[in-house]
Amino acid sequence: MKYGIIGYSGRMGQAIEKLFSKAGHKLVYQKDENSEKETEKPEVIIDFSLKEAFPKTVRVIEEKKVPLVIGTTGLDEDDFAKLDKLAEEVPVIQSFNFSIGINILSELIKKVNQYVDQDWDIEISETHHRFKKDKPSGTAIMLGNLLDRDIEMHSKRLGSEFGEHEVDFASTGEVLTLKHRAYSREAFTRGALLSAEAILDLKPGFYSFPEILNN
Ligand SMILES: NC(=O)C1=CN([C@@H]2O[C@H](COP(=O)(O)OP(=O)(O)OC[C@H]3O[C@@H](n4cnc5c(N)ncnc54)[C@H](OP(=O)(O)O)[C@@H]3O)[C@@H](O)[C@H]2O)C=CC1
Ligand SMILES: O=C(O)C1=N[C@H](C(=O)O)C[C@H](O)C1
Repeated sequence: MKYGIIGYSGRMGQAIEKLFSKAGHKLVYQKDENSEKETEKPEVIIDFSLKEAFPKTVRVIEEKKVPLVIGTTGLDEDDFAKLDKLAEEVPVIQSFNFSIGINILSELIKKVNQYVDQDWDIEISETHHRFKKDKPSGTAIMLGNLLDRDIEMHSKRLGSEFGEHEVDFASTGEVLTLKHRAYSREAFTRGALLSAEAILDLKPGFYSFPEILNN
């Protein structure tokens, strides 16, 4: 496939290029904060950039009318409304976490939540590398949204941690902990690759990563 990356020079952009080229795909479009290069029209664009870049991403997709896989975090309700609008024209796959493990964790959280009553405390902790700008992580927000109450979140930014998320369910006398840790960015780029390959067969619409995984 011919693909483009928004956030090309970033940590995720570089990891995506590495995996996609290993899979035989051709990079034809790349965009960073102050640069843009196109050699051919892409069939799909992958966006792992920053919230500040989002208005530009919307413009690029509107102009090119190509499918979008987006993993950028920090997006708010207005941004999601814009993604919904784009999805009327092209397929859009969005997730704050493209790893398989976090999507399994999501199912486990929903299950555990069925067994605990309001007497149980639930808190989410996440740790990421020192360069990560948003806090709490998109994943922590996504996991918190699976629960039926406001959740206390704790964030650490240190070293080169790729991404660790922990959910504690505690009552007086016991604690149940669910935890996921990414060993490398490949945890996320594999899901992005799966999504980019799948999106070519999709009709316009907004799709979550679990919808892609379960098909
Ligand atoms: N959903 C998921 O599974 C995952 C999501 N993420 C998310 O991916 C995003 C990128 O992470 P990471 O690669 O570590 O971040 P980096 O800071 O390493 O890279 C950010 C990239 O975005 C570009 N950028 C910044 N501002 C703009 C702008 N205004 N217009 C266009 N491009 C811009 C930067 O360009 P320049 O170099 O020119 O500044 C750079 O290429 C984050 O939102 C992160 O949370 C990360 C991992 C997994
Ligand atoms: O910035 C990162 O690195 C990551 N960001 C995502 C998030 O905010 O949840 C996903 C992953 O944890 C890595």
